[in-house]
Amino acid sequence: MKTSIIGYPRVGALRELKFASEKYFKGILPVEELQQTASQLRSANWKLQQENGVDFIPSNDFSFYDGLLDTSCLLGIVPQRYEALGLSPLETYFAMARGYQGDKGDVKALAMKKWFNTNYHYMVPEIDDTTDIRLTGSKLFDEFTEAKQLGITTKPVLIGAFTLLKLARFTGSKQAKDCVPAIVEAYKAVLSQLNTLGAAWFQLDEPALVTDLTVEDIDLFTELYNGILSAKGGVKVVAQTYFGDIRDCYQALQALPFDGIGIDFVEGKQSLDLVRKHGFASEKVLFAGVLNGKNIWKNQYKQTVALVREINKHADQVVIGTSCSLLHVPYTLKHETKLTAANKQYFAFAEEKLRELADLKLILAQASPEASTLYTENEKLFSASRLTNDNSVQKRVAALTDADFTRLPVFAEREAIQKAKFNLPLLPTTTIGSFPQTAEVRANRAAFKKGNITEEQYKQFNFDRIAECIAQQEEIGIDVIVHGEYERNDMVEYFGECLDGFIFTENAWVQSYGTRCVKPPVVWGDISRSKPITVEYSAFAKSHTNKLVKGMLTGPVTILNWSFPREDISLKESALQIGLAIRDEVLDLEANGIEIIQIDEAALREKLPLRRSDWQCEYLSWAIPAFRLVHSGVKAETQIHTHMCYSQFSDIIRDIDAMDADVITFEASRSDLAIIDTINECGFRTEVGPGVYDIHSPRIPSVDELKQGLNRMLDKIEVSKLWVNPDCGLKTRGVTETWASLKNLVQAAKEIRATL
Ligand SMILES: CN1c2c(nc(N)[nH]c2=O)NC[C@@H]1CNc1ccc(C(=O)N[C@@H](CCC(=O)N[C@@H](CCC(=O)N[C@@H](CCC(=O)O)C(=O)O)C(=O)O)C(=O)O)cc1
Ligand SMILES: N[C@@H](CCS)C(=O)O
Ligand SMILES: [Zn+2]
Repeated sequence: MKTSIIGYPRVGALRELKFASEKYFKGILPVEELQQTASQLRSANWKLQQENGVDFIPSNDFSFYDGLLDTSCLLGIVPQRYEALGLSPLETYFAMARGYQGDKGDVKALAMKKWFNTNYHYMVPEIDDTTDIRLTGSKLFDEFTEAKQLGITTKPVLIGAFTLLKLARFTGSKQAKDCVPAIVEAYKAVLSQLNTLGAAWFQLDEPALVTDLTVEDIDLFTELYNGILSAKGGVKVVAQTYFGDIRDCYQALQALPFDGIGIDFVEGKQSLDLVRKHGFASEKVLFAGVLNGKNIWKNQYKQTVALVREINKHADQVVIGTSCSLLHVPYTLKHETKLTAANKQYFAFAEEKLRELADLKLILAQASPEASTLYTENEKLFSASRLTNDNSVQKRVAALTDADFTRLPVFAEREAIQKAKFNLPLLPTTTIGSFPQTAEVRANRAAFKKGNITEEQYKQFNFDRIAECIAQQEEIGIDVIVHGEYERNDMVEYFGECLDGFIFTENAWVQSYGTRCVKPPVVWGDISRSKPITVEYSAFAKSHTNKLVKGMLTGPVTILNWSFPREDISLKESALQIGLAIRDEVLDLEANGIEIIQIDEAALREKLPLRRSDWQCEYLSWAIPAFRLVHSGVKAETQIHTHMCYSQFSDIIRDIDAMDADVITFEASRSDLAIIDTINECGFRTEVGPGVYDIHSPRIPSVDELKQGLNRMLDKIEVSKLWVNPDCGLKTRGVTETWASLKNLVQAAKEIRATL
């Protein structure tokens, strides 16, 4: 049995690419050295896979920023405004990724969106009527050749034509179907060149196939591939799907002349049934995703062997592999010096997953797999208890009743009480919580972690920053003040570190977008809070101002979605446990005089199932109550805010209202305020703060521009319900632009107030 990898992480085990890229952006690393770092990382990845006996090793899974952006650049999908800068190809690429401000012009970055149900973000391809789609780049071929020169024949990988068109933004009159002829020709040209280079296999990633498809979608897919596959020549083509099953197009895929189909048997609930029911074409290879590509837990060989046996009954040629690219897991356990051996023995990051695939290959080659030592050792691990239980937590969850999920009095009554108590002006101004995490703020934390400064010194530094931040918020006239979140490395990792039941790593970084990475904590056992987490920072902030201070927490769904979850209990159970822990924190903040508390649910939509039919039963039915549990115990006069970003909200707007927060702030400026229409149409009762400017850019919005945005909002939203705030937290922004932008925001709110 052969093994295949769909894609491998690329930031480097110690984030070498991130550091090199950021130095290059600052102009302190020559491009040649950046390229050299990239080349070393690629070569290390290929060699590691080779050493682990991987038969289908991917190339072109490397990216300086994002794989979909690479695909756009390969196929000439580069909007004119970037071409017009007259930069080098790599500089143009980074201008599309990050925006450009310099001698050659001033352009914003392409839009960025969440990659399916992951915490990875892609750059949205932008196609207008002048876009000349054709093969213009060479990265795919260069990296194939680079690996070949190392003696490794790889399987080049590219995002497929269907997924590319489904995720693209069409800014002119052309739609996806109008682009079919050009796209087909471009992919045919890719195949022709791969033939010339002697590639044996070519992987086209088509994750969009696991979403709900219409008849038109399937027609589009079929039309695209009838065209593209006519140029296969000697190259075998695999349509690689992941993140779910392909129930809507299983037979369409079988009917097309693909040489292989990649199917996810981990997240694909119906994958096995589809294969059982319809069989699998004997001339095609089934690339079976049987090893979880998203989790960090060791594979249970017993289950996987049984699964592969079952798949083998229905397909003649099976290759086993990961369920998706390993991009979504950290590199290796090798650099984890603080995890105990007892913890580590349960984990498999990317490198360890390669070992697991090699084990499975060996085990499956045995006449009686169950007798092999690799198999029995693995069984021994899984039959022992991990000792993760905390009975008091479990009892607390079991004792929850409907009343614990219901805040009283009802929204309208609370709203009146809070308006009378707070006496805020119309269009109150606030921010989302974090202020710039400057090099000094991070260096202070790094010094504390390394033991170079005491806890007292560490905290004092943060208290000083809070005091400064409050003074500046007061000076520019922000109505509801925050402390700035200086004590947090990340809005989720921080809470993971402060709660019992989580464990955390030193180097288990996962790329979130571009050079930005996150280090998700691991849910190890039952979760509880042994002591207050944020109270001293919020109380300190309150003691420094007469203005209202907003306490700042992360909600249970986001903590869970941005952690590596347990798999021995349900997500619902973990969410309720976290919900109870955060509820205790909410009540402590309230008891310490914090009258407004924001509970961020930035990632609420992230794990919404990709298929609409699963939304309620599998997710929203527990995710929304988990949030309600957190705040149902507060007094009527305590105002609960929540915040969401990076998401589409329209299709779950009623569920968002049902979270029963008093105020919600969310990302809106990049989606051209589309959400406002939805709010207007659906009778949304929660007060709202749609972001009036994009915090992902260093650009300073002018007062006029902000007023225009606010006036557009006022056309659709009652003035008594509208808050004024940026899109999201300011942690990635520079100090100067932050205060300049906020000053303009306050000025815009004041000028509009004066006209009301
Ligand atoms: C809102 N977003 C978030 C997502 N997921 C999360 N888990 N958290 C989020 O906030 N998903 C959607 C978006 C994605 N957005 C971002 C935005 C910004 C980052 C980011 O800045 N990441 C940082 C790492 C953050 C962090 O943990 N920093 C540590 C420092 C770690 C470090 O690099 N230390 C250095 C030494 C530092 C020094 O000496 O100054 C070292 O170890 O070498 C901290 O603050 O303590 C990044 O750099 O990528 C991510 C997602
Ligand atoms: N309170 C967080 C939310 C980010 S989504 C912040 O301001 O960074
Ligand atoms: Zn946000």
